[in-house]
Amino acid sequence: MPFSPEPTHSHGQPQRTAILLCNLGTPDEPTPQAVRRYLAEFLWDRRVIEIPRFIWWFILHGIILRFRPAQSAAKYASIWTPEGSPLKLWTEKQAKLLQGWLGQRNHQVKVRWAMRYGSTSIASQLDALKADGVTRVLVLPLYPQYSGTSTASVLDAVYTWAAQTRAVPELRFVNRYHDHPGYIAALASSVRRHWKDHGRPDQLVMSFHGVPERTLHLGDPYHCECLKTGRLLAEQLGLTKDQYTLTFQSRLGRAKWLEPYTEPTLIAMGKAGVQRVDVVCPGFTSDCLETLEEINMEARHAFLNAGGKAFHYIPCLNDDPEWITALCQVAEQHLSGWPTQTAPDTQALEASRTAALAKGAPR
Ligand SMILES: C=CC1=C(C)c2cc3[nH]c(cc4nc(cc5[nH]c(cc1n2)c(C)c5CCC(=O)O)C(CCC(=O)O)=C4C)c(C)c3C=C
Ligand SMILES: [Fe+2]
Ligand SMILES: [Fe+2]
Repeated sequence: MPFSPEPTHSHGQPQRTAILLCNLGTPDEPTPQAVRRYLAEFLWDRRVIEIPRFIWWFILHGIILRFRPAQSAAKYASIWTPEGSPLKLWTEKQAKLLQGWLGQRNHQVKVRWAMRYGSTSIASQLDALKADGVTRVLVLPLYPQYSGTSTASVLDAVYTWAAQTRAVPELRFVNRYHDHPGYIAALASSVRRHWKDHGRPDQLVMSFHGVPERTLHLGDPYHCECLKTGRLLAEQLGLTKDQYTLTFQSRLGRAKWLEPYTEPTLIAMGKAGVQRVDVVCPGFTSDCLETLEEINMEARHAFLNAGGKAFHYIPCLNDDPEWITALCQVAEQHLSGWPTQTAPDTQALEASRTAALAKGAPR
């Protein structure tokens, strides 16, 4: 007879799979206090700011967190909705829609969402999934292009949670889908829809979030993946090279970031007599501060002030059905081939662990 100290542990159960959609995060409220809390966590991430910690601590706490929260809070207030931050609302909606679509396709998969910074945290969602008996998790960052600053930071949060967890579920990660045909087709349809109603621009500007240029030289594939997304989108739309421009936005600090920069490019276009630009932000799957405020307000103003006549912002994919279909395909491709052997009974294991801890067992 094999030794079995706790018979319930040896009974297997079917695997229970979950998808965790991960996005960047956003403040809880558009107030300086809430933005300060959010930025303090975000900008302390070594994946985001690579400056040595002791120097960065003084810059962050001595300068940035004194002034930026109030400025950023005012910007957040300008895009806030009665239900909260757009980024959170779209992410939540995407999770709900993906759950529905996977359900229709007969997948017994739970879909949850989490934020890398702020709430709801990745660790708390993974804890909740485990408590629900989930044994396998597909982590799907809502960033189509891989960047060390964004995607890898989500992976860090998952690994950090796993490093503190005894019975770790099976984990799979989606690192990128920048060239997924469904994602490109959804982007192209959104642009075509806009053009059907409003006609075509002189220039289509594809604006991606920037990162420091040194990350490109250090082997981060982000720049190449943005360029590939841009090229594929242009091909789908039948654009020639002189009909579109790919730019990078949201530079922070004085270091060189990926170029060309969005706003200076738009100003140069306005000055050069370009009458109408349409701006699309393919790297953002949800509308957020960076698209609604920085592009649709600040960049619009800059272009029109420089002599441009018309500025059209094409919204992010948000809850677009074609995008949700693409997300569903990306998820299915990564879920396929996951062996179906029985899983441990996580709920029994969890109950056993809780009981042992209550009896004073060391962690
Ligand atoms: C799409 C991918 C993103 C990458 C890559 C990225 C890199 C990156 N970002 C900062 C600094 C800031 N980003 C901010 C907002 C923000 N960034 C992304 C996405 C990426 N960032 C999103 C979706 C958002 C919007 C969040 C929202 O709540 O709507 C901000 C905060 C806003 C502000 O105070 O201006 C900062 C700061 C760096 C430094 C970086 C790479 C090094
Ligand atoms: Fe950012
Ligand atoms: Fe910004």
